[in-house]
Amino acid sequence: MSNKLIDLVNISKSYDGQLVLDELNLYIRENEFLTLLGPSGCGKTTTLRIIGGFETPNSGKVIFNGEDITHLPPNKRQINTVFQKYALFTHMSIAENIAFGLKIKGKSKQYISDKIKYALKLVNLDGFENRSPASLSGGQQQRIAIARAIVNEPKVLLLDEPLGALDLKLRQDMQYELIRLKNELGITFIYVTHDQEEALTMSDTIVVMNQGYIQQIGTPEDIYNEPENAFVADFIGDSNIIPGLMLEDKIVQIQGVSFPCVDIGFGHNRPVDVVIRPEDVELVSPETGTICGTVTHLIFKGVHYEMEVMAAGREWLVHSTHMFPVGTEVGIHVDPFNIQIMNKPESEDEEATVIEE
Ligand SMILES: Nc1ncnc2c1ncn2[C@@H]1O[C@H](COP(=O)(O)OP(=O)(O)OP(=O)(O)O)[C@@H](O)[C@H]1O
Repeated sequence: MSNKLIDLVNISKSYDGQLVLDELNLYIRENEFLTLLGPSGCGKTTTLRIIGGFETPNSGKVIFNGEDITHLPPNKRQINTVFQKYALFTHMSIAENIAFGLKIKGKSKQYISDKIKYALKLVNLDGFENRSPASLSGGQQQRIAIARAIVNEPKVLLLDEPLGALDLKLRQDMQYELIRLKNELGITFIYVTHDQEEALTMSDTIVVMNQGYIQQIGTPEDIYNEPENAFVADFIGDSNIIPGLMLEDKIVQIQGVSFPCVDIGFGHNRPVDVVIRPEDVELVSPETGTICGTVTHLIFKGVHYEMEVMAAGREWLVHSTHMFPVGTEVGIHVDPFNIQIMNKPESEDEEATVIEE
């Protein structure tokens, strides 16, 4: 496991008396692709700006390679930022755009021209030196913005929704480009997005945030397969989130029906949230299912069918490669390993009641 490169220690930030980050603790390792993921306004950009030096926290420290850089200005940090708006200088050529920062630093002509060549090759735009920004597509402009950042040889690249303005296909292509770039450069990427698919595709580590708090830190697999709370489960992919009651270890009651599960240690007769991914709901014959229901909606999604099944008094979201027409009587089966049990927030406890079978 690589070394810690950046350590955010007890970072709090408020604007106009409004707390935006509350005692946030997070470390980022060398060569990691770490993504801050969360809904609009949750504090992702503020966290990134604090790392980049564009904001100062009200309390807490930013440690870089063991050194306190909390009050160091952005240009003194070995950290560069790529924003969603590429902010290229329109009156300059691509080469001049990339050279801009290096000229200010007083680098030699030869050094600058070598760097421009290297950076353009890295972003797959060899030969674009004399083009103007206006003649480039959105994706190409974004690559130039990245080239401009990497010629400074930063140890860390901060990317704030850099693909937000691109269309879906281009965004997906650029996601792979960014992974390749990160691997070739061998540097740390800290990426901000509210797009969960983007986060799952690219990251080594995902930090899920909500309202200034970290909800969960983990690999994409951890976050998707073992969400720690209903917020994470709901935010990452589609989920059936159902109030349940832990009857005993390995038995949870959902909608009045007992389902075997693998979770233990929740306490008996304890209200819980049960999370089941739509692809983990198996549709079987009514006789063999744990509960029976009727298909009420069907949509073809390309790789799978999305269905809704009314069973035991609620709609179940189901993804399946098999098609069951609306009106089909089906049974629902869920493998015990695919039933995630979560503690309910305290305030919701009183809502749960035992449903007699
Ligand atoms: N300079 C500022 N002055 C006042 N309030 C601010 C400032 N910057 C951010 N905020 C507020 O802080 C909160 C967090 O903002 P932030 O930009 O970090 O969220 P975000 O998660 O990046 O959201 P988005 O995805 O919409 O960019 C928001 O409520 C925002 O309005």
